Amino acid sequence: MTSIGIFGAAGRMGRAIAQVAAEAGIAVAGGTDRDGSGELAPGIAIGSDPAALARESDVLIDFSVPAALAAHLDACVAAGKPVLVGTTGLEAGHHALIDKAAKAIPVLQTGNTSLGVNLLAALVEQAAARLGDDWDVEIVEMHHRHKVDAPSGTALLLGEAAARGRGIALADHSERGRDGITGARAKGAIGFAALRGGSVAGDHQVILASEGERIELGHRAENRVIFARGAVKGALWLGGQPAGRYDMKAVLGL
Ligand SMILES: NC(=O)C1=CN([C@@H]2O[C@H](COP(=O)(O)OP(=O)(O)OC[C@H]3O[C@@H](n4cnc5c(N)ncnc54)[C@H](OP(=O)(O)O)[C@@H]3O)[C@@H](O)[C@H]2O)C=CC1
Ligand SMILES: O=C(O)C1=N[C@H](C(=O)O)C[C@H](O)C1
Repeated sequence: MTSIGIFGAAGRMGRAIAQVAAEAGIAVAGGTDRDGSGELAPGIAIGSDPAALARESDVLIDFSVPAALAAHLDACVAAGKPVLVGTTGLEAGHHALIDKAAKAIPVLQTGNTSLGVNLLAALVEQAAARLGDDWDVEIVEMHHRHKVDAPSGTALLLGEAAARGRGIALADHSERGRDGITGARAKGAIGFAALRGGSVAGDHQVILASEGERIELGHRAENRVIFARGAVKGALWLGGQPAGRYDMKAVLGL
């Protein structure tokens, strides 16, 4: 039976993944955290050595922090084990590390593991492709008060989908963090706004606004179970793939 190892095991997502795996009868080999103390479940200790966890697991899931990504990828490459990266707040350097690791092992990276968000991304891509750049794209997200990165990984995933639909590079067209005298909106820009508060698991809205009409496409996560289920499904799928970089589309059949 495939066993899963969890980087960031003591966090909100780490614990949700362990619970979903346990309920589905999927083995959890163990987990790591910054400090490496406590238990993930009765008899499953949380350690601090990614290399040991990678050796002991069949497939790894990383929901931790960007600063730990390099060590997690190194551990998986050294052990020859696939890894699903759900951590957000990744920058260009992190994506380069993922591309490099994906030459040796299967790596699935995604800002959101849920079916609903990945279907939403497909709809956004289609809408952006059909509407043209006189329809302004704005992406609004809200998350719980503990979230440390913005825009969310999901907002960026949706922005990438809109950019793909338009045939442009998101990096050249994104407008983030508007404040003060910003000047008028650039034609063709993809805008982002982030709200933080309370216990919101994850709300995303993509607004396509034209002269006189607006289309709003959105998704609301009611809890973290949807992310945990998607992560476990993605990890099990990844175990059967050759080295390469993947996202959730193939896992979910989208
Ligand atoms: N792709 C997706 O579908 C989703 C992605 N996420 C993303 O997953 C990440 C985690 O989210 P969440 O669980 O809510 O956050 P938490 O802060 O609850 O958990 C992160 C965990 O990572 C641990 N950690 C910190 N440094 C290391 C390290 N060097 N090695 C191993 N573990 C470490 C933290 O430990 P400590 O507390 O001691 O610092 C903490 O337990 C975020 O980036 C979030 O945006 C979240 C939900 C869905
Ligand atoms: O930090 C979170 O909680 C979430 N992070 C992911 C993101 O940045 O999009 C996914 C989900 O929205 C919850």
